[in-house]
Amino acid sequence: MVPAVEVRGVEKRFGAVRALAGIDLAVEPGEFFALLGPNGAGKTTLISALGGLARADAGTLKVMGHDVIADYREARRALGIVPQELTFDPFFTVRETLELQSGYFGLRNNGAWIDSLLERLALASKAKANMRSLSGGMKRRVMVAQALVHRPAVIVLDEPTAGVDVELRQTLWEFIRELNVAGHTIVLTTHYLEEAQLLCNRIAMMKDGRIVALDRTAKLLSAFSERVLRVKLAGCDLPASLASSAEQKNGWWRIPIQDTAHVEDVLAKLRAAGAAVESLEVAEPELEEVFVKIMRRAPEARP
Ligand SMILES: Nc1ncnc2c1ncn2[C@@H]1O[C@H](COP(=O)(O)OP(=O)(O)OP(=O)(O)O)[C@@H](O)[C@H]1O
Repeated sequence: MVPAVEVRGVEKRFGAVRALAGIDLAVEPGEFFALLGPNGAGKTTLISALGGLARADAGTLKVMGHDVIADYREARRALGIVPQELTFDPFFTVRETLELQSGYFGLRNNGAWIDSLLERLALASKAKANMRSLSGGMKRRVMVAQALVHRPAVIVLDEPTAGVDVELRQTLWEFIRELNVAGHTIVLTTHYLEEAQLLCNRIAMMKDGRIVALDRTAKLLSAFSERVLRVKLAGCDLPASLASSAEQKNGWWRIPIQDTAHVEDVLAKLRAAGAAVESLEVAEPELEEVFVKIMRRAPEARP
């Protein structure tokens, strides 16, 4: 099967900074893929290279088998990018913006799909509003609609939910999920790690222009994060029988647990020691913990 996105040996320098220091990556058709990393890791540079907006110094990038330089038009047609920065022409209305974008792809009778995008992104009432009159969150919705006018096979979202309210965030993910189920490949960058954990089946983590982790979400979680029992005690110490595996954080004890029987065992030990439990909860593995661990252990590589 031809990968939806294929990146081989890609390097990019900005003066002394190696923004991309040799990236190899293949995203399969139909995946919901996350590209994560701290500020400056190189995510946006990689997306720009994929969209043909920045030229890589070395390596090749393909979208649905089309080289982004040699087959620029086909590659661009297969790709929809929601950029991180809000760029728009202030003199057009929302609908005109989407019609203009359709025109770039030679799509004339695209009205029904534009209507559907406006509806799904809660923009229908703003169709005739001027772009400059929209709030930041609304402008971002238009960016999403703009990236989808030509129904691209691969949809890349560069921090699409930055500055977006909770309701739209949910509306947006519902829509993107549907597109994914319908067969579109999704590549997402976000600093909201719980979104990536919930949505993405595979995750790449970048640091200093390199990929430092790449695996299925479930595998990363089980390898780097554990289920813990969080316990708050009412003015007493943790019994010595539990203290060896536990650690204290913000007034809570964190006790790693393997299964439900283990929870019962911990509770029995607390009861036997006469410890008064104020609050109790089981915390599932979290991507944030995985991310912090991977970033800490990954070597500094720049410049
Ligand atoms: N046009 C440019 N000129 C000079 N340096 C640049 C340019 N674009 C990016 N860089 C540098 O390349 C590195 C990677 O930046 P990039 O924007 O790709 O990171 P990112 O992972 O997208 O970060 P963020 O999470 O903040 O969006 C950074 O050190 C950045 O300062």
